[in-house]
Amino acid sequence: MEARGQCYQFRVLLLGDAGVGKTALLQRYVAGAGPGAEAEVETEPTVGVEFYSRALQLPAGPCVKLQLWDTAGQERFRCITRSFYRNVAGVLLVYDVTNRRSFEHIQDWHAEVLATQGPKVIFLLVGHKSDLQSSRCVSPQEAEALAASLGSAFIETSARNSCSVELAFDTLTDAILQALQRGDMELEEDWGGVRLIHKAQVPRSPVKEPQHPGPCQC
Ligand SMILES: Nc1nc2c(ncn2[C@@H]2O[C@H](COP(=O)(O)OP(=O)(O)OP(=O)(O)O)[C@@H](O)[C@H]2O)c(=O)[nH]1
Repeated sequence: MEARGQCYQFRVLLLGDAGVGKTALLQRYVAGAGPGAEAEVETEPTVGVEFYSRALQLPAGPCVKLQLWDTAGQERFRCITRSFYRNVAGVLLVYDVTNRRSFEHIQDWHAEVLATQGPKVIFLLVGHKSDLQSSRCVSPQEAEALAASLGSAFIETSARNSCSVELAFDTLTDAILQALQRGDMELEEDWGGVRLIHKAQVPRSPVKEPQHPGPCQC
């Protein structure tokens, strides 16, 4: 899988309505599980697209650098964010478990990406703000059914208490790797979703331990 001195780079996009918590989720993930990980994440509405990255050394696999693109959910930025759909290997489709409309819009976000990208992209459905149990208005069962219809996995997360944040990104990364191993996804010159880069270009970050899906204890 991994050429000597080289590392995979996967481009991943976060999509979803304004205010669902995409920036908070991403900032929590990029901060990692180290010191300060429990500190409150403060966000502002995203303008256009913002970029983050995190490197992973998977225990049983290659080194992967995730290039993470955070998009604005507001409609007025849509023509900018659309221009980023083409070059991604993975998309987190994020809704807020306390905001039913954001859940109902997931199919629109999914269709928009497919219309631009074709079938190559791997999706993960993310129900965010799982800490707000008392105001929940989307059940995990409904979301599971939607994920099945979209052919994706489903995970609930919270940036507030870090619940399943690492698991969400690990799951998407594994799914992209598996697609590469099966030959469903290929390295292509004119497509930047997956690239081989030199290890020297990868920032140092902690070795990640595998996480096992299971009920969230938050
Ligand atoms: N309770 C709770 N609130 C959250 C969580 N994640 C984000 N928020 C709050 O939700 C609001 C919106 O968060 P953002 O991360 O800016 O949302 P966004 O989806 O990036 O918004 P746009 O950039 O406008 O598309 C902020 O007030 C966050 O503090 C979470 O896990 N739990």
